[in-house]
Amino acid sequence: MKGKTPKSKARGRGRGRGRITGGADTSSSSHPVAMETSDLTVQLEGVTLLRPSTRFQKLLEPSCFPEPEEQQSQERDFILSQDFFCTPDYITPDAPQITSYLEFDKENVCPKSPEKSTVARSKRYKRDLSPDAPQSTNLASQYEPMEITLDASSKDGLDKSRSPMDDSQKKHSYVSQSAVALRCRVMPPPCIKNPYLNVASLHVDAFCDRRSKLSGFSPSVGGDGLSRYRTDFHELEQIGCGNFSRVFKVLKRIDGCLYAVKQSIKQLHNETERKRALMEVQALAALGSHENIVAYYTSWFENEQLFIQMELCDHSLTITKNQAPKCSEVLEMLYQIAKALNFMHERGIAHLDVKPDNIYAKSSTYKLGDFGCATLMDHSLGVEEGDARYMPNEMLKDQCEYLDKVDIFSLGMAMYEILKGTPLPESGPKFYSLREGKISLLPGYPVQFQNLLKAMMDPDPVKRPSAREIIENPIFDKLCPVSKTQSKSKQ
Ligand SMILES: Nc1ncnc2c1ncn2[C@@H]1O[C@H](COP(=O)(O)OP(=O)(O)OP(=O)(O)O)[C@@H](O)[C@H]1O
Ligand SMILES: [Mg+2]
Repeated sequence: MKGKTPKSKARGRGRGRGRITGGADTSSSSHPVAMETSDLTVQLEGVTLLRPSTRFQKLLEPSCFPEPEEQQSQERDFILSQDFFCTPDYITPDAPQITSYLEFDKENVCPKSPEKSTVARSKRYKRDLSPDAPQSTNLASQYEPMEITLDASSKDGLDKSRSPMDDSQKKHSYVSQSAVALRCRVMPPPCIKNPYLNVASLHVDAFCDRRSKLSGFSPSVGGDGLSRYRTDFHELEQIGCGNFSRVFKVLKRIDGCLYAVKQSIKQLHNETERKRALMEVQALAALGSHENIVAYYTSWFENEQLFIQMELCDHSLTITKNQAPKCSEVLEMLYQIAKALNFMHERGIAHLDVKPDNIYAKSSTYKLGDFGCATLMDHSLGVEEGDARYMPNEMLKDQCEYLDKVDIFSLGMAMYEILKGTPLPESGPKFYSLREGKISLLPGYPVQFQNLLKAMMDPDPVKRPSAREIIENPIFDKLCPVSKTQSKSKQ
């Protein structure tokens, strides 16, 4: 067992034991793979990024990478600078723009809330593209603040802070433009209502951060300066907590949509820890979009923690009650997660932490998440195994040749656990017998299905089916004909 304990995983995420090679993608873009080096240089303006590519990206864009000799010299110059991730100007419009659309109170330098009518006007401008048409440079006019239920006192507070000044006051305003810009940066903007979404169920006091700012509390300023998290998102509630991260349901102020933001619990003090943590987002970004993989949007470092903005799902499949689900449901889970694994394995990436906690349900779709242990199947990035309860023997013995088959074993174990409705053993004779292929019968479930699970949990990795073989198993023709037809048309 080599001291590996179930749950408290031996994996690093900051204390990686795997050999980490290649560069880190330091982009906060949601599609860093598609970004050329030259584009990065332009976007980053003055920020030195000596090696913008990753090993995961190499899978997709081999031409972007230097040849081995050149690579060697570049690896010495590898920079993963905190400065790169902390870009305090990311929301700061040019000073002239700010002054053009804000009005200031002598006491409180706060942006004036945009008027509803202005929004309508700006929409009309969009349609009128003639050269004579008036061009709006008014940033505020593009956004409509979310209509929210404010109590009387808070409304007063806001109105007061935004009371218009008369002309003479404006003329004699002593607030410098730089002070204005600074205040605007630390003041989170209001949440914008997204007209394409039905937000009736979203009872959010979108101005609460602004009010607390006015009353002297400054939630958008963290220990290390401005908080991108607080500025861009309105935190609604904590929805999950793992060994390494906390996950929050958030409302993104600018688009009015809900997301999940995962924050590392531990501060990542050194570059090795940050590089290790980044591998999760690099894998997600390199994989791109798949309906059964949780969608990744962007990531950044803040206060030495990694923040990852992702698609929000309903819940994970964590075993919480002694209740076995229907066979058809489990088949659906197995089929959909096998599709995610097939997609990853075909791109040379193994997950290595497949378990119910890391499978999320969103309506009737199941999505694989938590790519903190993901690695390249050719072993070039090192191996950090996930939760030992779901690991096959060869992984626990550090004799793992086929990393894709580790995922197959873990998926088999996860499905077995869900079917049983009771948590898997963490140690003891049962723990070992499961790894020797001694799996107890599951009464009431089709023999064909039980045989498939048994094959997935075979002690010999070579005998385990591949993800593709699983999704092609005829059992899914019989039990989930609709799902199978839908996914075939998308493949
Ligand atoms: N996109 C999401 N939508 C909804 N819930 C999520 C999402 N991402 C994570 N969660 C919840 O947060 C929990 C912890 O997230 P995650 O597994 O990514 O953290 P972790 O620290 O890497 O966990 P682990 O202990 O498995 O290493 C998940 O089990 C799940 O319940
Ligand atoms: Mg997890």
